[in-house]
Order: sequence, then C-alpha cells, then structure tokens
Amino acid sequence: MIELTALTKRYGRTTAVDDLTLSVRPGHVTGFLGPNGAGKSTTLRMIIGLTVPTSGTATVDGVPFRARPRGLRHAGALLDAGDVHGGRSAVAHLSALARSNGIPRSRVEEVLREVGLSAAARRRIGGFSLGMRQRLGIAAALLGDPPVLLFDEPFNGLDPEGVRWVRDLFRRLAGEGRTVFVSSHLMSEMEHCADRLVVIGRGRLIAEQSLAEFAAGSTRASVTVRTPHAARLAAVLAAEGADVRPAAAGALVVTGLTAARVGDLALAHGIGLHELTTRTASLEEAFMELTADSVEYLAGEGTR
Ligand SMILES: Nc1ncnc2c1ncn2[C@@H]1O[C@H](COP(=O)(O)OP(=O)(O)OP(=O)(O)O)[C@@H](O)[C@H]1O
Repeated sequence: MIELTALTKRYGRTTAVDDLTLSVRPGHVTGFLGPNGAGKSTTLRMIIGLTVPTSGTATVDGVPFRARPRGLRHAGALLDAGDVHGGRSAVAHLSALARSNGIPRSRVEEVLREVGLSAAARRRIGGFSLGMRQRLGIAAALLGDPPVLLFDEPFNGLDPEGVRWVRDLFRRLAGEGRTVFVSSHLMSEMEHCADRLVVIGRGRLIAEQSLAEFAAGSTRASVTVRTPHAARLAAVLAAEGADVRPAAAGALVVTGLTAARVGDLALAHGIGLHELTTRTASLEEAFMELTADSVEYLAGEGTR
C-alpha cells in the first residue's frame, strides 16, 4: 500500500506536486495518468525517497521508504531506464544491487530469465536497445521480490510483443497481491492493463477511481448522420435540443439525442438518410477532455 498525504513539491515558483492525498492499494494495477509535466515522475521519486517533499508525506506500507535499510525488498521501481552504468554487464549491475540490499545472488539469474534477458546477461548495457534497457529496469525492480512496485513510463521503447508482455506481467504481479503503480501519459497504454486510475494535472489530483467508473462516467455517445438535406435536418435536430456540428464530407455529428430519435425525426420530416451511426468516445478522448485544462504545452500555441 502506498499512501500520500498532502504531498507537495515546489521547485522555485513551480509547484510540481500540489497537495496530493491518495492511496494506492495492493492487488491492483493502478494507472498513474497525466499530461507531460503533470508531476508523475516527481511523485514517484518522492515515494521512493529520491526527491525530498517540500511538505506532506509519502509512505510505503506505513513507513517512509528511506527509513528502510534494504529498500529493494520493500519496493522496486523502474524510474529512468537510461540511468545505468553503460560499461557494466546486466549481471554485474543487478549483482551490485542485490549485494547492497541483502538479496541472494540467485535472484539475479531468476529475474534476468523472467524479463527475457538471459542471453544478453553478460553483454555491456551500453549496447542495449531502449527496449532491453526497459527490461533490465524491470528486472531491477523485481529483484527484491517486493510487495510494492512503481514503474515510470514502462512502455517507452517496447515493441508490441514487449508491450503485451509488460501488461501481462503487471496483471500477474497484482494478482499475487502486490501494489503495482504505473505512470503513463497515454490512456491507451493503461486501458488494457490497469483496473484503477489516478489522474493528475498540474500537480493536482483530478480523478481517483476504477477504470470501469471512469469509462461509465466520462464516455459520451454521439451520432453521426449523413443526408443530402443537412441544413434542414440540422434545424430539426437543434429544435429538439440537440447539439449539432458539421463534420467531414457533409456529415453532422449530433449529441444529446439517440440514433433512434434522430432517425424518427428525419422520417417525420421526410428527410432521407444515407448514414446513421452511434459512436462512443474512446477512453483516450475522455482522458484528454478531463485533462485539457492542465496540458502544459498545446500544439500550435503562439502561432495563431
Ligand atoms: N529537478 C527539477 N527542477 C525544477 N523543476 C522540475 C524538476 N523536476 C521536475 N520539475 C518540474 O516539475 C513539473 C512536473 O514534472 P514531472 O517530471 O514530475 O512531470 P511528469 O508528469 O512526470 O511529466 P512527463 O510525462 O513529461 O515526464 C514540470 O513542470 C517540471 O518542469
């Protein structure tokens, strides 16, 4: 269990993490979502004791992580896969971590096998691809067989097979009763593996709920309708209180009415339809809508 209480981090005038209070429970994969610069990495670094909070607390199973002498047995983290000594081999890197955390040497071969790096175990890390570095970072997180695991953007650099493997791994770890907290700025990466979500923007908590609650609460359906008499139909639908917007190739996108009602109204006014489709907003769209106010840099900003 990870518990954050009024956790805050300021860098000069920038508040990277702003009064964050939440808990991340065992037995779940919890997605930690937010746009670039939302404060995800800073939060994860405070949980693992690499960054000191300005105020507030972060505990792992009731204790601040830095108070644990053999930390890797309590929490494992993949924070920055590039942050390893390139001249070392994977075995040497993991062996050093095992030694300083009182972890048996036999775990090194075990985790290398688990992440599929056994064949590359004695090669220099400097020659590893980004995907291999991610796998090595995951091996390091798993080394101490900890009950709490943190992963910062673990899908970066992975091919589709790697993405599937990581998702399955996270679900298995949660199934074993561990706390699995995974940051990402893409909902699409999370919707197939997380069952709970924490969403932040500009350092503040925006949502903390199950994926099912998020999906139920924020996906709006719209109806796409196509007719040679778009202007007439638009007027009919607007009179019924619908929001009607023109879309590509002469179509109308209607919200506030069901497809059945749109069809019935068109028939009642003698307007022939060439298309009538219901479309549910994707979770990615819902997430973008939720965090729109906290996006740090908008594409095209300043060019208008
Ligand atoms: N060491 C630092 N010194 C100054 N500002 C920092 C430092 N670390 C982070 N920040 C700022 O704090 C804010 C949050 O950054 P953070 O890296 O935690 O966000 P993030 O959600 O992980 O973003 P990303 O998805 O881009 O990694 C940003 O505005 C960032 O510029």
